[in-house]
Amino acid sequence: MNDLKRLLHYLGPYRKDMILGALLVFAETLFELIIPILMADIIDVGVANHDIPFILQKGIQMGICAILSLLTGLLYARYAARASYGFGSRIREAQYEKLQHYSFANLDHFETSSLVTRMTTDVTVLQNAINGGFRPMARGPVMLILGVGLSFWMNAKLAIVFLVCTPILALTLFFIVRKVSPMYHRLQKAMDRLNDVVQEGLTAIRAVKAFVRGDYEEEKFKSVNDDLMQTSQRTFHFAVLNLPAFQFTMYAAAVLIMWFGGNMILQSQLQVGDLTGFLSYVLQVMNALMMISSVFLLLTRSLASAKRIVEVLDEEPTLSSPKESLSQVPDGSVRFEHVSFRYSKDAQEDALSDISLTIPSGQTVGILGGTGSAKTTLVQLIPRLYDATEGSVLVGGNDVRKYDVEALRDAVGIVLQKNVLFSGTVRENLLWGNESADDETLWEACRAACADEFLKRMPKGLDTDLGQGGVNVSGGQKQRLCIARTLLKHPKILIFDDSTSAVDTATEGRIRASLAQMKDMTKIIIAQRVTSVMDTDQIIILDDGKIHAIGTHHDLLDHDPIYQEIYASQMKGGDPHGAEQCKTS
Ligand SMILES: Nc1ncnc2c1ncn2[C@@H]1O[C@H](COP(=O)(O)OP(=O)(O)OP(=O)(O)O)[C@@H](O)[C@H]1O
Repeated sequence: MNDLKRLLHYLGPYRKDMILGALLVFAETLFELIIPILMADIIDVGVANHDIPFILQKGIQMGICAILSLLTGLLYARYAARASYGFGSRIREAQYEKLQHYSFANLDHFETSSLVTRMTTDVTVLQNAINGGFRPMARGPVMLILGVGLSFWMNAKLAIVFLVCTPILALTLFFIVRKVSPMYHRLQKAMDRLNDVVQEGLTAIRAVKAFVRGDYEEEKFKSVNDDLMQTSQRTFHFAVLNLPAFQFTMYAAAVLIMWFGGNMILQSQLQVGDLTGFLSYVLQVMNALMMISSVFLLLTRSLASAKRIVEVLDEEPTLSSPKESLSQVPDGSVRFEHVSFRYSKDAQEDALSDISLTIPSGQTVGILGGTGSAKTTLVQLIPRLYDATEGSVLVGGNDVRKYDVEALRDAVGIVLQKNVLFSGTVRENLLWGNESADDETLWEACRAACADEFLKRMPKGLDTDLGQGGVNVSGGQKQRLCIARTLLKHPKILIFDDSTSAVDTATEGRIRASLAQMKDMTKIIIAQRVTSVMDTDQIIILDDGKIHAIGTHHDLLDHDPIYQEIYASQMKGGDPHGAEQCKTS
């Protein structure tokens, strides 16, 4: 409940709409409640005395009440729509803004698909609860109190008969809410799983086709889809019990009232019109109760969604800038002092243990190591994509935790292993690196990254539209565009995480030659090929999260048997990428 209360503050700007909406619903309810009184008058006075003008007069009054009730209802719908959709939009904005401040460690806590569901389906559930629930919530209690009051005013004995029936309803509602509440949690989780499978299946659809795994993926989809269907069916099977329970009670109450009321008419204690009017109130009160119970069900579902939304909003950022942060990185030097790192508290072992190394500003360093030896993990600590669990990482002589995070990341350009381009033109993608770059600067960066030749062959050049995620460019072209984008940042430290794996060796050589011109930049190059790093100032060999050796190509070739083995195997043409050979133990 607290989660929902917290989210209601996003309704703040729509307070006026909600108040106006509530007043309109109140007015609508009053107009509806006047109708049975007029109806009773028509039967008891107009029909009994054959008084046509009286019947007409009351009929017109009934018509006016009905029209006013319709108009207030329509006007209410406008305010409710504005408040509920505005509320949903503000929550989505808050979630999206929060996500922008998530560190990699925060992102590791949630599946991407779960975040998507939390930002879409869960918000829609809350939005619908406001849109669909506000009217019955405002109308139900008014109708209930006035309806019961007026029915007592009409005939107290009959009102007691009617009230005796209501505990059945309360019990049914209690049973349904208790049963359904945990089911809604399961339902949202089943929705997460479905989104997960759909997202993964669509992202990897080319691989699925290439491996002819369509049947397997279909089976996987069918299983989560069936699970969602069954969970939904079970949940709504209970939720809809609400309606028959109400109908049963309503008819039972109507029969009892007709029986008692009929007897009272026979004993001249009641008039036919009063009985008809009374029955209208019974229907209205029942309706009010039905509305209140539907609000309870909406609320139960909303609580599950509110909890999931608040989890996203309350996720404690694992990285933040200190209050008095450094806004300038003085130089591109990097030092690791006894650094250990573990991805999560639950992880079995450290990904990096006791790493100490020094990279002077302007040096070029190569990192070699087998798959999973923690090369990527190591470099991710430099721009604080993660924070070291133990020890310190220093950039420009200062602990990275002392910098303003944005200033630090501005000084570090990292070309990720998994390249990401966005839909849009080449120019739009490149400008990510430097928003104010002119065409000449863009082409210069493309030249350094060897991306100029293929771009010039494209009829639209920099204005070439990249399909979703750059599907219409090759892997190597994509890598070169990502390099150009990072070079445009003019970072003090440039990190290549296996960023030239998809380009041919001649092109890679040309990229290395242009990087060599950028003397003031510290360059850290993770590679699988010895040739990619042999002319660097020092090579770090990682093994299983530890430093196995550090030295120049010649030092290592002279003294390190593992490096000698990697070199020999790659130079002989064994495995040109040498990934497995780099595994040193
Ligand atoms: N987000 C993560 N959460 C938990 N463990 C992770 C995460 N990313 C990597 N790891 C684990 O940390 C270890 C080091 O991974 P890392 O990606 O740094 O290796 P790598 O040397 O860069 O591998 P490769 O050459 O295959 O890219 C691996 O055991 C990996 O499973």
